[in-house]
Amino acid sequence: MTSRRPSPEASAVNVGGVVRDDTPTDEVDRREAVLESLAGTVRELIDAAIRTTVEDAEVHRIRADLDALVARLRTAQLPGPAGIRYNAELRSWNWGNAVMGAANAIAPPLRVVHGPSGCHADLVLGAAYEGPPGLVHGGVSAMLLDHIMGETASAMRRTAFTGTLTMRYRRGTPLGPLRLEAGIVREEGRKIFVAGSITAAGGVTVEADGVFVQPAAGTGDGSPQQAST
Ligand SMILES: CCCCCCCC(=O)SCCNC(=O)CCNC(=O)[C@H](O)C(C)(C)COP(=O)(O)OP(=O)(O)OC[C@H]1O[C@@H](n2cnc3c(N)ncnc32)[C@H](O)[C@@H]1OP(=O)(O)O
Repeated sequence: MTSRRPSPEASAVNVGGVVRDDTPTDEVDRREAVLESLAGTVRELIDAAIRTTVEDAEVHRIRADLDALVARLRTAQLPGPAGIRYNAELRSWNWGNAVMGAANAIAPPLRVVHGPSGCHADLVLGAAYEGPPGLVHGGVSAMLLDHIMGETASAMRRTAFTGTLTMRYRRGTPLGPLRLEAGIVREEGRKIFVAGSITAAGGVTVEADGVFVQPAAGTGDGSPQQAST
């Protein structure tokens, strides 16, 4: 997952919804690997549940087993969503994020790569992301582009919220391997204009334009609010 770097000036326990948590980095890394492993298996479970053709009685037995596992996980839970946390070493983590949370099995396994002219990510979407038959759901495409374009706008150093996101679905996006790309087009004051696209084997399937806005209260480099939203 993307590791964000809050400001060295950050000292408050909870700034802009980002929580200071002084778990040592090696412990965060260890726990993240454990939860990521669990999420991978749950992701497999989702795909298997969608595509299973086992008989009804077997489905009922599997469900009972799963109910027992859920009860075990519920014996120790956070009181609400995972949020964004960072420690004194400026390691940050947002394990519940909808697009790239390490502990979130619903999140596609997205790894954003930052380059000199923008960001890209390669990923494979399976049956859990289907909209039209064999094609990616349009809302999933928008979610993915929103995220990578937001990361591009933030450039890992500033807060930038999605203000307006315009999608052009040029053709169906097939399930399977995809590439996301995004780059900054221009900036005007607190507004950052970003272009993004999804490319499949046959070429570009979706293009997007976005206006990302640095909120008045969160403008400036290094704020602890810069973690992924
Ligand atoms: C690493 C991070 C990856 C994150 C990827 C995911 C990104 C997300 O999904 S963020 C979640 C979805 N977005 C939101 O929840 C945002 C909700 N909206 C807001 O918080 C505010 O409306 C916000 C921050 C967009 C703008 O608020 P504010 O700072 O008060 O703006 P305001 O002072 O009115 O306007 C500033 C400028 O932006 C423009 N602007 C304001 N809102 C919008 C908008 N929605 N669309 C386009 N432009 C806008 C204004 O016209 C103004 O332009 P100009 O300076 O030329 O007059």
